[in-house]
Amino acid sequence: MIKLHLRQSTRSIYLGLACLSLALHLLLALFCLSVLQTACVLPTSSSFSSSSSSSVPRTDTQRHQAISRSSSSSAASSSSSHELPTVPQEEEHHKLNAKTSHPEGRGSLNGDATVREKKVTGVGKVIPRVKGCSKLEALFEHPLYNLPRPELQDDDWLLRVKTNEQAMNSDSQQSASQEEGYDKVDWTSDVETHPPWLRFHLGISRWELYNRKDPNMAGLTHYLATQRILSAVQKTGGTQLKLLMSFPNYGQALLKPMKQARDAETDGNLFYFSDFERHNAEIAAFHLDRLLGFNRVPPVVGRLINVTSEVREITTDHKLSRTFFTSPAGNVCFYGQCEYYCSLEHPVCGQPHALEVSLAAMLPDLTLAPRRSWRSPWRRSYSRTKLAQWEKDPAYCDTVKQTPPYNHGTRLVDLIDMAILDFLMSNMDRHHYETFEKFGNETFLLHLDNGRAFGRHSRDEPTILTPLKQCCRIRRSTLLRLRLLSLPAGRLSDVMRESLVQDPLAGAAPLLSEPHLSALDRRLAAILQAVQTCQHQHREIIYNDLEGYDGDFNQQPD
Ligand SMILES: Nc1ncnc2c1ncn2[C@@H]1O[C@H](COP(=O)(O)OP(=O)(O)OP(=O)(O)O)[C@@H](O)[C@H]1O
Ligand SMILES: [Mn+2]
Repeated sequence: MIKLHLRQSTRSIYLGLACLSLALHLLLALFCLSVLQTACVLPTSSSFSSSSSSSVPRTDTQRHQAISRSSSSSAASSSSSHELPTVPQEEEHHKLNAKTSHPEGRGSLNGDATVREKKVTGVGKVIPRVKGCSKLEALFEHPLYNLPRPELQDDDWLLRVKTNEQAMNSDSQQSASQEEGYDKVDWTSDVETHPPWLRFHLGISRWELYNRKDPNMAGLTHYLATQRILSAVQKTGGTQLKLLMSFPNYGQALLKPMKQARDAETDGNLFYFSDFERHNAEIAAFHLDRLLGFNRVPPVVGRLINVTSEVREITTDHKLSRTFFTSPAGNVCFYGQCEYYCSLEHPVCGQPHALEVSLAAMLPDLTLAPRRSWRSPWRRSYSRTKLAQWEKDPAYCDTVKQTPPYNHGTRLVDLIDMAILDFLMSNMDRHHYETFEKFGNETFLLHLDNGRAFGRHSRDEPTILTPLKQCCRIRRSTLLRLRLLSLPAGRLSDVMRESLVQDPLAGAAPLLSEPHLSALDRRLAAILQAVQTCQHQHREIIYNDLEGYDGDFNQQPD
């Protein structure tokens, strides 16, 4: 009897313990879920509202000839601006190629980042995503990445489409010449008939090369990654081998081949001007520049090409085709003609035909949109022995600040933005930069040619930050974005890793190795430290480009 009673009470103790353990597990699970969900929420502003309208060029077009520089106010048909709808990002992804509008979506602060499970990549692939949050999406939803753009006037667009009348006139002058192999041009005034490269050109404005939220961006990267290659010739200018690739609908891309394994570090005994160009550096630079909110690097994608069928067999460039050979290992190689590394000793080789390359969207032709090249005031000496003036004179910036165009407008802080980008990716090769002539001095700087970036991860190159250190000036929006990227929820290495996964070549191997990614965080901390040092020494270091914006960040201390 006593035994039975004992057994019963033991059973109820066990039952109680089981219930307790179940309840504890449930609690734990709930706690984990809430932590996971909040892990990628960035500090945001609830008061921020980014409702805005932007004007877009309407397009009445007949291929390239129909595009003109947008300087006149004559084209009535293209001057209409319209309120743009707020397109939820989910929808945006599915509406690729739907319209060349620039939806300035109202930034949902942390919203649906946790529910999306699939993501359309640059090549249109749908990759499964672990249910949870995306730091990248949360970052891009932050108000600092959704600042209302100033309304753009006619003259703020680089190109515009000719009016029907103008197009008719030039059409009657030109013969209907259809070059061999190219598609027949059947673009109409309907933007949906425009190829992605044309939409990209028509979207270039005074303040940025592209709008991150333009649905055409995904279409453009997909286009570069998949279009049939019609021709490949060497591109002149610059010192290293690069090819100009053409597509059947008149789009073009600048190709840089893979020269180094991803994890190879530049030999410390090489000067910066002797370093190889890296295809993955061009790709990574595009992603980094976009993450900094600059949008000043032409879109770049990685692609695996067949050197035999997509270069050797189709090229009309005899100088190039003469340099093809089969290596002792049985791979198809070539070296082209250029100043540096175009020799049998430095071949570019397929495996045996497959070669990784970067393809950058070409900017509009110089005849349509001339550019001006500017020598950087902080240009290196490009000599083994000489120092540049800025290396000898700590007060060098005082002179620069008084010299046009750096004495007016945003040019100096633009240059400092560029130095920040270059320091992060350790690019010492920024001897010149370019701007679109049409916009005069009131415009953004193009960040072209990033091939020598990401050469070394184990060292930082402090001299790249000299413009910031000597001038002690920084754009407010840049500083605030850098701070955001230094927080765990928006950590630069994490968002960069996530961004680079979208590239088609990421399937082969990560485009930047982990040591390169962590170098980004280390260098970001060094930039913020440099700003702090400036703040101890100077009074006016912030260039407030956020004046008049209504956002929580306006209450943040500088
Ligand atoms: N996406 C682009 N669209 C149009 N032109 C471009 C583009 N990228 C670069 N260029 C032009 O081609 C020129 C050479 O390109 P790039 O600077 O990348 O070559 P490089 O061999 O690395 O040059 P360098 O030896 O001077 O470093 C640039 O100065 C620029 O004017
Ligand atoms: Mn270069």
